[in-house]
Amino acid sequence: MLILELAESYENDVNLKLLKNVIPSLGVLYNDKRQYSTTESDVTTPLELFNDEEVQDLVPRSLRQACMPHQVFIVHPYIKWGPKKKQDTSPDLQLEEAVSLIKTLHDWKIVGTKKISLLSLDKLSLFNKGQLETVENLVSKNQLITSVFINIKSLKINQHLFLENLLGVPVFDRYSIVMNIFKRHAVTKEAKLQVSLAEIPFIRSRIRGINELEGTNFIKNTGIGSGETIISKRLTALSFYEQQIKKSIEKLRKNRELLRKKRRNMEFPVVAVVGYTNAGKTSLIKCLTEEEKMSPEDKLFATLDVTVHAGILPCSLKVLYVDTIGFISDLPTNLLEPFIATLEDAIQADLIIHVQDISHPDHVMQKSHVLKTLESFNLRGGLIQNIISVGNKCDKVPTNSSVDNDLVLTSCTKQTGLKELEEKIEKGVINALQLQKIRIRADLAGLALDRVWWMEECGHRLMVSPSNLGLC
Ligand SMILES: Nc1nc2c(ncn2[C@@H]2O[C@H](COP(=O)(O)OP(=O)(O)OP(=O)(O)O)[C@@H](O)[C@H]2O)c(=O)[nH]1
Repeated sequence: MLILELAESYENDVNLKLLKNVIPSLGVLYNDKRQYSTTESDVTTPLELFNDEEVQDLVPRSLRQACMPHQVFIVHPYIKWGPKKKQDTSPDLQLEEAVSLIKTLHDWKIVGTKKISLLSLDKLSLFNKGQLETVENLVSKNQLITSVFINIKSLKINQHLFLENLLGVPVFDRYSIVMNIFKRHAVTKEAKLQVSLAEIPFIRSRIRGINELEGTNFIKNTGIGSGETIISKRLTALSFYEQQIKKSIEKLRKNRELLRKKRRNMEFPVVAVVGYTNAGKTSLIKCLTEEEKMSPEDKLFATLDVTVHAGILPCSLKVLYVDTIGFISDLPTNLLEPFIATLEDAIQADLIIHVQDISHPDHVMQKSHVLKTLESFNLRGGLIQNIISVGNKCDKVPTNSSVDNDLVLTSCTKQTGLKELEEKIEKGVINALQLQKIRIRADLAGLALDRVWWMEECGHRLMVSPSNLGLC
């Protein structure tokens, strides 16, 4: 394809009309602000909402408890030494992230926090005797506490039951907290179904685990999971619902594929915007598209659905920006799998922008987590190598701070760095799609149009863009 830029001294509308009349086959790209969105407006049922007693019975109490308002005490266990110690972050920063996760739940309150160093996360009681006593004392003495959040990926079932028995309040891990956030933020049919799908491995492991622990000190006479027949019935029912959900997601995915093909046929380059949660992806797209309707929020996982927004590059070429779900570290893979599938699908784009919050104290860890996850995707060649890295929220860092040279520094609140970024996106798109940009200074009604005809005859695919008199 070829981008032609004509001299900039002609009056836009006249030229546009002319071009539209003369070369209808070129397909005029209007500078409209239409939103091409895959968002579904109707809402359907996640697993919890299946109107069926059998399935209602499968959802464990702990998942329901996580969806209620709580006054929570946060405990952050971390490995102090050895190969399992986290290298690219610190316990303080991780505790800060745990606080942000809870703050995202608007009806939850944080009553207190505590960091506890461990040698491993595998112990049945998780903590040693002294640490357990400390936590137990803290919880029993503070009547405000209605639950405890242990900030690790996921608790094993026996650890979970042990801690709940000991502390006498519901205990949550990152899995249940993030699941709760996902449930609240899932707007579209697909996101809701994905949340349900993400819940299933947890429910399955619960059914199996409770069966194994039945009759032990952890579970006495619950009667909820005993007996091979009951267990296998529950597992079969769960698999049935899992299949139903997968089928529905597959249907929606096919629709999305159709939409994508449609977009491709319209020849709009697609730019996927990815990044750690809360880095400013939605804000940046809003700046690049001036789409008033978009509403960035200061909460984690504000965006669970893939949405597409049209923007115009400096050369007047229209591009579609894809807003994606944010990344976060330390989550069980089975929770993220359904979302990753959508993400992987969404970023089969022509170009990727990686938005980083450079004001965040854990910025280095966030960046490497996103890049590692992207590398694990099955993306087409060149896409990762050509990522545009954006250092957002630069208004929040001192001007003399050292930052990577390859970052385009932006501030969405102060609207800075956007022009430079758009130029970089334009270059990236032109490279990725092997476009050519040619500037012709000529009278539009005469020579220029002859050339356009000639180029089309030579087999070039051309598009016309009205806004700065460019043909592209
Ligand atoms: N100071 C400052 N705040 C910003 C900037 N960009 C975004 N924010 C704020 O950061 C918060 C998160 O912004 P979003 O655009 O929702 O971030 P996101 O990456 O889309 O978030 P998720 O959907 O949760 O992954 C909002 O409160 C924004 O107003 C910036 O350049 N400077």
